[in-house]
Amino acid sequence: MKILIKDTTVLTMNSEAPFRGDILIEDDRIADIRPDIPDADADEIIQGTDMVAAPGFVNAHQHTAMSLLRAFSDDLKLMDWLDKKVLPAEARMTPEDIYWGAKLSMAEMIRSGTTAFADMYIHMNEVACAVEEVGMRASLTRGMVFLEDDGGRRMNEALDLVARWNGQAEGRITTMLGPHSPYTCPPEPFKEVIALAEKLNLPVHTHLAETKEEVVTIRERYNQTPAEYLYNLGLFERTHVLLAHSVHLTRKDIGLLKGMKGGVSHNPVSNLKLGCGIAPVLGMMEQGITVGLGTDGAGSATTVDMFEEIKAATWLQKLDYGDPTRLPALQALQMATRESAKLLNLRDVIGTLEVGKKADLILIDLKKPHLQPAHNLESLLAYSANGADVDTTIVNGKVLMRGRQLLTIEEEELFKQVSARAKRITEGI
Ligand SMILES: N[C@@H](CCSC[C@H]1O[C@@H](n2cnc3c(=O)[nH]cnc32)[C@H](O)[C@@H]1O)C(=O)O
Ligand SMILES: [Zn+2]
Repeated sequence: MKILIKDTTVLTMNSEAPFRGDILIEDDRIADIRPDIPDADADEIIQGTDMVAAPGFVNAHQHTAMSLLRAFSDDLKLMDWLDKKVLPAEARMTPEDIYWGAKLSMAEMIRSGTTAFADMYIHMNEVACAVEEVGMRASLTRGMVFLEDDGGRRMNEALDLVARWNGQAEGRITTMLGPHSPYTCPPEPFKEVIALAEKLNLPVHTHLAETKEEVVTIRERYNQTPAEYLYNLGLFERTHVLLAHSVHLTRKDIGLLKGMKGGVSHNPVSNLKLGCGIAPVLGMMEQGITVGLGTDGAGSATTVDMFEEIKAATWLQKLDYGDPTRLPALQALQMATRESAKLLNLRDVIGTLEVGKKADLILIDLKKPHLQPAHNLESLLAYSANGADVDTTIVNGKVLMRGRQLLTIEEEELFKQVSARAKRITEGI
């Protein structure tokens, strides 16, 4: 199957300026990018005039099925939010609920230009089924809290997910191991997970230093910072690591992360809304640490539109430094694509538009008042565009949305399922 995108503006997300050209997709890969590729080479032609072709966004930190809890418990402190609202609701979620919640989130992601995501949650087998069916790319993790005594069950579920799904769905699904955080995973089980990750050559996905309270708790328990806690467990030298948040890091903490494989998912909307603080994004980047972008779950962030994260990320650094030259538009866009792809351990697979990479890309419609005139494309996309400007979404060479019509998700049935299930899950909480 060959798809030809004709006469479009190509934004590769590498350093070159946007240019006019055609993009030829052959099966699951980008086969050619240049002006005037002959129509005869294609089975299907997509006219790209007045559109920008860019790599799809990579959401580096999601709890996908938390879409079921969207707008259910806002304007609360993180620990109240988690303990009083989220955890009791999650305890009621059945595997089938998770399947529909994951689908709801995927509908939103495809509509707003995200082609891949990293998800840490529960009942991940059902998320995998939904990913396989819908056609997105995902790195899936069974999140594990080890405060109660059935840690063994959680580990078994995590390993079962890996055995069943790693490399499945035409290679669109990969897996990680997910000890939830320093404050929910004591040293012994955490070390066990690290040893397994090393043995099975799997990355680790965890939360780090999201709140000041976490810093206090880890100081009280272990007389360390959260970053020191993970460092002293040997995490950073043993395997590829995806750290969500990393808001409260000292200079010394940043030094401990330096040289790590993987990096940090910055989730600015969730951090802003929960009042957590501003992550030292530029400080980490100066030390060569990869920093990508994620949304966190819709339960906290409310939306999983990556355009919102791009705006929030750049504005926060400008504000933090009192300097509008910090984190310019292209760099923020690269965080959402190329850098996040590195966090998912997919550096050579997705994240930029390059011949040979997988065909995960989007077309953004510029014929909108808020995207005219086109003085500077990167500025328009970073500072003005939103998810509804995405016209077409392609993953692994397959069109998942065309002209804003979803092709692999039936939305009427989806909304019916989700509203009934969300009501049951949250009743009385
Ligand atoms: N409690 C589960 C597994 C945790 S999955 C990941 C967890 O992270 C939770 N979560 C979502 N957003 C955040 C956040 O911002 N900080 C901390 N945890 C979060 C989410 O609600 C979910 O419970 C168990 O061991 O069975
Ligand atoms: Zn999270």
